[in-house]
Amino acid sequence: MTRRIVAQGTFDIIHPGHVHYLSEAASMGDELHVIVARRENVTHKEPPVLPDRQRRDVIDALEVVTEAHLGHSEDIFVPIERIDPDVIVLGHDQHHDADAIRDALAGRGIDCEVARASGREPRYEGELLSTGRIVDRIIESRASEADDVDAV
Ligand SMILES: Cc1cc2nc3c(=O)[nH]c(=O)nc-3n(C[C@H](O)[C@H](O)[C@H](O)COP(=O)(O)O)c2cc1C
Ligand SMILES: Nc1ncnc2c1ncn2[C@@H]1O[C@H](COP(=O)(O)OP(=O)(O)OP(=O)(O)O)[C@@H](O)[C@H]1O
Repeated sequence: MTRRIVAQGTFDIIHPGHVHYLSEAASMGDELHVIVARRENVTHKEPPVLPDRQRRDVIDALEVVTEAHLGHSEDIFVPIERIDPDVIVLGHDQHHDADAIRDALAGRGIDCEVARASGREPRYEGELLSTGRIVDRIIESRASEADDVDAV
């Protein structure tokens, strides 16, 4: 029997934390399906810069990923019902409550485990494992370059 795993997230600017999460999720089964959040549903932080389709296409191209799916715009359990996974792997810092997801799955008659992935810490000075921090770094470095030009 094929064991299907589901991972999910925004995946705006890819970094080694994403690679760690997706590799760990893939190692838990035979197929890894990734649900890429739609921009309109990313409400708890700055929305992604890149279009939905581009974020999905990049995740879909990764070797550990069987298929990347754009999420549903209103009901996060619609793709789950279609994929019919054995395990949903939450990211180490994802705000979703595992027990609330288990209850919602049970309420819909979906038989699926919910697990939590481990986090990946930086391995050398300056390694950035957060899309938000990469964006901040770009803004800071562009601003200091602009200051340098103004000072000439
Ligand atoms: C089980 C599960 C299913 C999800 N399905 C969808 C979905 O169908 N559509 C969507 O836009 N986002 C979906 N999401 C992603 C959440 O919207 C997402 O966690 C959040 O908006 C993106 O933030 P994050 O990258 O910090 O997790 C799902 C998340 C979970 C845990
Ligand atoms: N350092 C990390 N170690 C392990 N998993 C990570 C790491 N960073 C992100 N992930 C996981 O990757 C998935 C997608 O993450 P997301 O697209 O929200 O990126 P992010 O870098 O965490 O964003 P931000 O820092 O801007 O909130 C989530 O499940 C998240 O838990």
